[in-house]
Amino acid sequence: MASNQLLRAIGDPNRFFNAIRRFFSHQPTSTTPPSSVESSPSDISKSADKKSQPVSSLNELELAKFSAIADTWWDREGPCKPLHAMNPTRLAFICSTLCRHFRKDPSVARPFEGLNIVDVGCGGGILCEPLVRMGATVTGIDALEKNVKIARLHADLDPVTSAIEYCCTTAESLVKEQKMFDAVISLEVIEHVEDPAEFCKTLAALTNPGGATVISTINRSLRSFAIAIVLAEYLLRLLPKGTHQWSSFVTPAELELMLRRASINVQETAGLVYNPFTGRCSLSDDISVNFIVFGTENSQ
Ligand SMILES: C[S@@+](CC[C@H](N)C(=O)[O-])C[C@H]1O[C@@H](n2cnc3c(N)ncnc32)[C@H](O)[C@@H]1O
Ligand SMILES: [Mg+2]
Repeated sequence: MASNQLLRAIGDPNRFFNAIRRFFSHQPTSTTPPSSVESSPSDISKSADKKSQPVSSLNELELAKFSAIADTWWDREGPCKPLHAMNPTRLAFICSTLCRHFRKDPSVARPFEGLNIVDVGCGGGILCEPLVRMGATVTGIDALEKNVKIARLHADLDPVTSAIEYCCTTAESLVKEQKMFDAVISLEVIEHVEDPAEFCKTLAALTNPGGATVISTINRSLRSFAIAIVLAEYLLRLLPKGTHQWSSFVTPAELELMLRRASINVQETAGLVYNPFTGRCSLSDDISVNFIVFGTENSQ
């Protein structure tokens, strides 16, 4: 009987992976958020207003996970450790691609001078701060008010970063306000939104004609299940259990197609290889786990 169930589960990767996840977490179902990432409804009620959005990117279950860890954004040894470790590497990719596209000199101190950039799902501002230091005019938005408050407090510690504009809102709300940017960046967010294809269209609508879009996320592969979920969440406990749903990951080909349908042509894709044992991250051709894409708006 048990072997029949196992065979049926192996025939369906999602069921197979959920069975393994339940084994590690001792959870009855995979859709219930584990207690380590649960949050009170009052935290979630402070997220950007869902009802006013025609096509909302908000997934309240996903937002609850971020609400639970909101105080830890700037703790480099906490749940955001991998994001801090990946930051210099993803910035190197952003710097080289944006400088090439906008004909900026990457060797100067403020290469992004004159560029208007939005960081969608900015969290505590880990990316916004270096972007503003590199000369960009930066808007950071996040669906959770807690995150925006923490980002604001941290940015105000320094006169340069205090120029960042933070707002608790969604990308779709910015579209309704007819806001547009030279570059639209959204790192490690798409795997947490309600509808990734709609989200790509929204990011494209925020991108100026001829502008650029940068997205990073996690591939839906066997390796990402082993590394980003089993190793990172259950064995090394770098992230709270249940942070990621393997079935919500998108492959590089799927992301490229969703962006193409939104008039964004992917020009460059790179792997972000994070070694959880050394804490080091590097750019690589290996896109089997974390990857980052740079695309350009081509509606003209
Ligand atoms: C993994 S964190 C990434 C934070 C930041 N982009 C970084 O990489 O340092 C995902 C963030 O996206 C936010 N988020 C999730 N869904 C969102 C949505 N639909 N609109 C805006 N922000 C969202 C969460 O609140 C959280 O701060
Ligand atoms: Mg994620």
